[in-house]
Amino acid sequence: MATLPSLPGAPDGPPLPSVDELLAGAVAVELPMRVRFRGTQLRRALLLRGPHGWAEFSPFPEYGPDEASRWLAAAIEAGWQGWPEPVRDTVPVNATVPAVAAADVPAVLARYGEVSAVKVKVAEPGQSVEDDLARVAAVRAALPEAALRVDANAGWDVPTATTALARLAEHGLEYAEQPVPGIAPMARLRGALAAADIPVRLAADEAVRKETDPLAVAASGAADLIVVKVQPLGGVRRAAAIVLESGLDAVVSSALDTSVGIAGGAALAAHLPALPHACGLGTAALFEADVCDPSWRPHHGVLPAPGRRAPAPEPTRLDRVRADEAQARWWAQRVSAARAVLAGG
Ligand SMILES: O=C(O)CCC(=O)C1=CC=C[C@@H](O)[C@@H]1C(=O)O
Ligand SMILES: [Mg+2]
Repeated sequence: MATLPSLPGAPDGPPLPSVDELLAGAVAVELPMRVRFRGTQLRRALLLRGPHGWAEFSPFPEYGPDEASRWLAAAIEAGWQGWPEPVRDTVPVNATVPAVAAADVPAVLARYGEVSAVKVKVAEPGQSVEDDLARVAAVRAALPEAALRVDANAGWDVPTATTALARLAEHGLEYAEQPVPGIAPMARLRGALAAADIPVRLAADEAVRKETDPLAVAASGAADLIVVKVQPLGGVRRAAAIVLESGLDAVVSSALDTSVGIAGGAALAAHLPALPHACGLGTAALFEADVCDPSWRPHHGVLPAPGRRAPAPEPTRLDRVRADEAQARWWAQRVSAARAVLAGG
């Protein structure tokens, strides 16, 4: 594996705060969502307060300590070190359309206002390619000029992806994100699309953030672009190094974070030397309530770059979404287990 910045706790990495330091000032929150996304209607997160500012630790509930340790590394960077310097003041973002019925598309788009790009979820369990086509057609009808991407979250196999993308391509696709699981099937699909003259580029998401080696997908030529997310990749510096090392164009996206974590995505997008695509960082618009005031959501299709630290939560908003004691204890155990992984080097 190429040399990436070391994680906190590694011999040559930044210092690793103690569990007590990490949890002093931590607040567990749960944000209600306007529409079901990633199978949930409630996003749970732990906000940490380090000497440098606020930080977010929000690995999804099913993630174990190994995977969560990279999310904790990202929080330690935000709260105990600070983000690297930005090279731009704003970052363009896409609207994200969950796997809603085609009739609901205009209402979802209305929450984003003006945008130049839209990402549409497809291949939702229990839905068909016809549902996907209807949803994408509704987006295209509403925004004839927008760059349109689809994200299948690895929900297809290679033959299904080939036929689905051939049909979806008629609406004009900028790229398809993680149509099939894993690196080898992505490579096979890329070959099948080229052989059949189907003009759809492939972006790797899960094949970057869930593989032991986040650069394997680039090295194997399985994708045209990579999707990078700050928490799953261990922080802004590490995600930026992955982008540079991969040699591919990158799309910075959210992990469905609160405004505190989204600001980390904006810090990465603002720090990268090149930003050729709109970022998937508009997801604060999917929450009914958020922790910051204003929430870190797009206006006129762009997000502000946050500078070197996250925005502080607003106390009244924080109180409204504060989770109960049992959840705070569950988060404390997860922090401790993830920290133990980092301490192991
Ligand atoms: O990229 C976007 O437009 C929004 C972010 C997004 O789609 C995701 C955020 C968090 C978890 C993932 O299931 C999902 C994704 O797969 O990219
Ligand atoms: Mg994705």
